[in-house]
Amino acid sequence: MSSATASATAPIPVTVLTGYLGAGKTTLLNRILTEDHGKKYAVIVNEFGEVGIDNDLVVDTDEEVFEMNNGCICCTVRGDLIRIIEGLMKRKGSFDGILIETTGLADPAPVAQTFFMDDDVRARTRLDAIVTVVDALNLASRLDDAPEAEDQVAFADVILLNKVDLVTPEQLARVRSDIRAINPYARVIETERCKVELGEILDKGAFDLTRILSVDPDFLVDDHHHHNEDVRSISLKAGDLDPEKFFDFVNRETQAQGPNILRLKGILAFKDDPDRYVVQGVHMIVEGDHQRPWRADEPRESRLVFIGRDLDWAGLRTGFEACRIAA
Ligand SMILES: Nc1nc2c(ncn2[C@@H]2O[C@H](COP(=O)(O)OP(=O)(O)OP(=O)(O)O)[C@@H](O)[C@H]2O)c(=O)[nH]1
Repeated sequence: MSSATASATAPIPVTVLTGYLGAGKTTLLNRILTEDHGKKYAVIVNEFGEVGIDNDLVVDTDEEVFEMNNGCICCTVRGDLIRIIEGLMKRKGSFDGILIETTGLADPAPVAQTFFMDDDVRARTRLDAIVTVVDALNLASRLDDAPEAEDQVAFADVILLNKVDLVTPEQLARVRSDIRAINPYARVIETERCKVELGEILDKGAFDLTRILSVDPDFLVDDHHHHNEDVRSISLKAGDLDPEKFFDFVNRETQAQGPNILRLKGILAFKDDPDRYVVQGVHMIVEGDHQRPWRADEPRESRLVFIGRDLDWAGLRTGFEACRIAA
């Protein structure tokens, strides 16, 4: 077989990026998309919540980004995932790999299963690695209350132990031992803002079916997972907002409800501000920054999503509405 034929028939490597809400998956994806590695990736992003925001947080890129917002990648949209991959396979040669960013609430096992269960997909792709991003500050609490967080660690081939800047050396040692207790095999790399040599995580051939079968003997049988139904989201929309009122609102809510706010993210139009403003939070830690000017062809629309447990949903809605600029 000539090498040209070999490359035309070689299976395309697929990397699954997973990790709990707010751990740093998009930060890692943006790093992969902006670094000068000379490769071209097709990107599939799945998110939780009706208002699509993640796609807007992925850097502008030449790569093609497919968004899947109609449900969770690990259950309802698996058919969509297969269709997207089959579509990509028809254009083989135009990219070097596929990156899939799952929602923070996804169980990575059914996503990985897709690459073994569907004959067409199995023949043309190769699951290269499941890369799990872990939030060093919050993992311990999530292991107590979120089974998905544990699954994500258990199935990982590579773990980015991220946000090391937010913890003490003692906390870091504790998280490392929590991870080791669940998954002694994965390579663990400590990072701040997911800064990692991409060669450490991409095209490693790290996925090991034998190990996965030891974690989940039914891996190749069917999917029988459930979601944590307590976690819900609210998607809020408005036109221009008053920035002062908005920051008061977010500070107030994160102080009052922070432990239950697993994630907040939004793209906002502030009165008299030509730039889009991005706000992001995980529990009590909130960050915000201008992103880029609003384009003439896009409506100035504010979108904000809260994901959490037992939140005062009505209070969030009224608080947000009160930040609107009267028309
Ligand atoms: N202090 C600190 N903040 C970080 C680090 N990595 C990411 N962040 C911040 O954490 C927040 C969440 O990061 P994302 O990359 O959006 O997380 P994600 O896993 O994609 O979030 P979801 O898609 O909502 O599950 C953002 O505000 C990031 O700027 C880090 O190493 N240290």
